[in-house]
Amino acid sequence: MSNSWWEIKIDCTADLEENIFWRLSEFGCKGMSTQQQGKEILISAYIPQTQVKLLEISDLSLQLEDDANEIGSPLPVTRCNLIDEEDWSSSWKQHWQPQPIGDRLLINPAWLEVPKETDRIILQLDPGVAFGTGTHATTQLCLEALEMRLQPGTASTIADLGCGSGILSTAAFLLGAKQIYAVDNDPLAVKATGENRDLNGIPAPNLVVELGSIEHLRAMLPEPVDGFVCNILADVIIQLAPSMSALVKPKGWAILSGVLSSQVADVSHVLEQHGWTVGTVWNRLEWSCINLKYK
Ligand SMILES: C[S@@+](CC[C@H](N)C(=O)[O-])C[C@H]1O[C@@H](n2cnc3c(N)ncnc32)[C@H](O)[C@@H]1O
Repeated sequence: MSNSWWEIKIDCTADLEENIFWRLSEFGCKGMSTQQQGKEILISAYIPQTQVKLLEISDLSLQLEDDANEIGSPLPVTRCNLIDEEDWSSSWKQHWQPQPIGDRLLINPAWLEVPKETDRIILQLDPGVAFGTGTHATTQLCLEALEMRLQPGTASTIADLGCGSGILSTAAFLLGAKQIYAVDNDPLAVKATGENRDLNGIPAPNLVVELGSIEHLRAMLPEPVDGFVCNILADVIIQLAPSMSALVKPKGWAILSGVLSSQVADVSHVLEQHGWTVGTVWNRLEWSCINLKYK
């Protein structure tokens, strides 16, 4: 079968979500998503067949069990099967509907008709295999925080670290930002962001997206930006924290998510040591979004 993907499905308790997301992204998975199933959650993730062997997925599953054992959580159950790329695209697309977020945005799957009866700003999205459909709590929190920051007429400059599908960068432009710089260390995310920029008619010079992480992002900026958004996991945010202040102007702002509510104190502490002040913390499910100002 050409273009086959391993579909990895993990039934687990919500307290394991962050660790499992981290393990899966380290493993090289794309298109990770979470569905609530009663008290438990189902995490789905995809990785090209050519990239890993079944034995490696078994090792991953044992690793996830060890992690759960360590914190006394019920053991996650991992299943996997091979699917064709087209089957995957068509199956999940059926379940994804237009979604209003905050007061001003409507995320519309690119393959559906554009809704006419709405006064919301329509963001057309085809995430491909990149993270960021707008269904995850962390993406929603970042979108709502961007809406708060980008009042009409502010014409801000923005950086997006870990842009995934480009949903936050695209939203930032549609909400009034004039210039966005985005990076991701996954080439598929860079491709998806460029495609979603074009899909929404955003001129390429206004949303520049490149492969890389924070150092590359800093090198891309002609001058520090007004604010940046970063929806990656807490461990990565802590690791990148020392370099974050160089991205923004004095009194610049940051929106950080991908952080579990239980990790807010640790993440905030590290950022405060690097000159940031925590303004507000917004919570949804077990996730948080930290809004910060630089001195
Ligand atoms: C949780 S997704 C967020 C996607 C999108 N911004 C959103 O909010 O829905 C995190 C993204 O960060 C990227 N990423 C993870 N670590 C990174 C790093 N150190 N530098 C750049 N990108 C990174 C991943 O490839 C992934 O696309």
